[in-house]
Amino acid sequence: MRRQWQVLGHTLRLSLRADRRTVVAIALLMAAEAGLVIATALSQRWLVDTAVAGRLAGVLGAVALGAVAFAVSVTGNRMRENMLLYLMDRVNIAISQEILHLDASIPTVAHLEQPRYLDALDRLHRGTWTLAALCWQYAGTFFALASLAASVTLLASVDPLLGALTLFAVPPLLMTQRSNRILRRMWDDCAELSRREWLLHDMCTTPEAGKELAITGAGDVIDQRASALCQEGIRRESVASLRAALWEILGWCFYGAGFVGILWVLSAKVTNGEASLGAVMMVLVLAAELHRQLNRVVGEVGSLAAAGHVVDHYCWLRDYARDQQRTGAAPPARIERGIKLENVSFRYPGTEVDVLRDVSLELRSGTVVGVVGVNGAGKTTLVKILTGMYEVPAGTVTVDGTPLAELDPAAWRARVTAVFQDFARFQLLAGETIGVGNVRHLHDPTRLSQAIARAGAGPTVAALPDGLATQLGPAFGGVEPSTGQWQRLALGRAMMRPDASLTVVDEPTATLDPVAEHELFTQIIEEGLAADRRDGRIILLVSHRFSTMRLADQIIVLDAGRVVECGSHAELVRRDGVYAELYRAQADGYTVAGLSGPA
Ligand SMILES: Nc1ncnc2c1ncn2[C@@H]1O[C@H](COP(=O)(O)OP(=O)(O)OP(=O)(O)O)[C@@H](O)[C@H]1O
Repeated sequence: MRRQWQVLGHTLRLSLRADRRTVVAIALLMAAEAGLVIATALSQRWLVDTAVAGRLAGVLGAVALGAVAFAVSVTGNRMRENMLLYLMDRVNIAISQEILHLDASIPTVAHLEQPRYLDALDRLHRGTWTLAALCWQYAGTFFALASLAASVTLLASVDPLLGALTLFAVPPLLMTQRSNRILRRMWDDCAELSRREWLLHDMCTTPEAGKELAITGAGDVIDQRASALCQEGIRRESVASLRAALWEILGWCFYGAGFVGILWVLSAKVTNGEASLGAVMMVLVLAAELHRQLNRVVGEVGSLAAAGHVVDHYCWLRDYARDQQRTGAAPPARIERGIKLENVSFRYPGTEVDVLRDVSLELRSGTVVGVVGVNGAGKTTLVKILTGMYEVPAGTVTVDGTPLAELDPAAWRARVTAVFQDFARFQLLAGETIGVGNVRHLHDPTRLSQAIARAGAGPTVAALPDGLATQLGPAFGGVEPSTGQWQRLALGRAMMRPDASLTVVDEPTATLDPVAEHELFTQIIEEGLAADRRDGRIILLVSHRFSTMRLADQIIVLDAGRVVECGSHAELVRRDGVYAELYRAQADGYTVAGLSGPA
């Protein structure tokens, strides 16, 4: 509950920051609306009693009060809703930004593979409006309860038994809360289902998958899977909705009994001549309005409980992000000795198998290190660990003797640059697609042209209709580069940090022929290497092509998550082990294909 108050305070501050005057206006309108029922009931009692007594001034006063109540009811509601929409829109944006910021502040990427995290994020993204409305739900609940309490007091003023009969309004409140709990549990249970369904739908709508699905005709299979998930979601929702509705109906049956009781007591008082005509009028108005007031209270309390659920997810994400925060020592500006892995074992979150086992190796400063191995050997996983995307549960990774876990994660990532085989296709202007590799120099033309030159992306940029100012991505009316051109742009992005301590090039060149790849890697290494060696920089190349590996000072051979060999190309060929075997197999392949081979 304390956390709910904290979040309430936070959303109120956001609302006040967004527009203080609108906040005050909405609060005043809410208060006025809450008094409507009472004003209407009192004006009718006053009108009838003064009319029966023949007091003109009283009649006029009652008519004026009724007119004001009517005017507020006609205009107030619409004005309040419009102002609320405007305000919540702004608060909603602020909360969405906060959530994105929290998400981005988590240093590793392990959370993106945890269903608990993804479900919470999904529920939060859908619930930002609820958070934006939180303080108004509290205000609405307060005013609805105040209005209800005033009605009960007025009824009790006519006869205490009438006030007591309003206790029958309590069961619907409790039972509606129960039904809301049933619905919320169902939404939580269905969160993963709907996430999986959306993923499948997304799969069918991306251009990459679209091509394959069109050829294979597998769209129907995926569609059936998505439909099955959808059906299951609908089934669970129907069952839960039915149970929830039954509880609510039971609650309102109690209310009905109370209402009948009020009419019974009233008719007895009229028969005995104990109630004035005005009092009868007032009780009838209040008794009829009680239903609406109660509905309002039930609705507000229900929304508040639902909001509490979103608040729980919000607090969970906030705490999780905070727990993951690590500050630490600044990484060395220049790596003197190197990066060392000692007995590192690693498995992905939620899996049972180690994909790196007892790995020990050293990336010496000022060297080019190659990593080879068959598919699934663990090359990319090694890269992810070195770039700080995952922490290792067993073994240590040290940078010049300081554990990577003790370095400030953001500062370490700022010293690293990487291009991956599954590079991102940022649909921005071409210059921005490259420039985001180093946001501090996003629009720096010198940096951009150097990065483009290092990545060999000059011809790609030149082929774009507006060069660096070309919008990429047909979804935004822009140009769709070929896969190879996207790769060049991604490489350019990685080259925006020429002074990085660690440069990782993880097979980004699948669409290049071996000669082009060799030229590119030679260019990356030789153009930058003089400075790289002097400044202790490390270049890590992951490739299946041995022509590329020959450029490395040291080659690490991974097999099923273990380092099986390590040495220079010449040493490994002489050793005649796994590397030599893979090398010969590729050389034979080239010979068979009539190419010059990796040597
Ligand atoms: N996010 C992940 N969650 C669970 N398992 C993963 C994940 N990423 C990779 N793996 C598993 O880890 C193992 C090593 O994968 P990795 O991508 O490191 O291999 P690789 O040597 O880079 O392969 P390739 O040459 O095909 O790119 C594989 O068995 C793979 O299935």
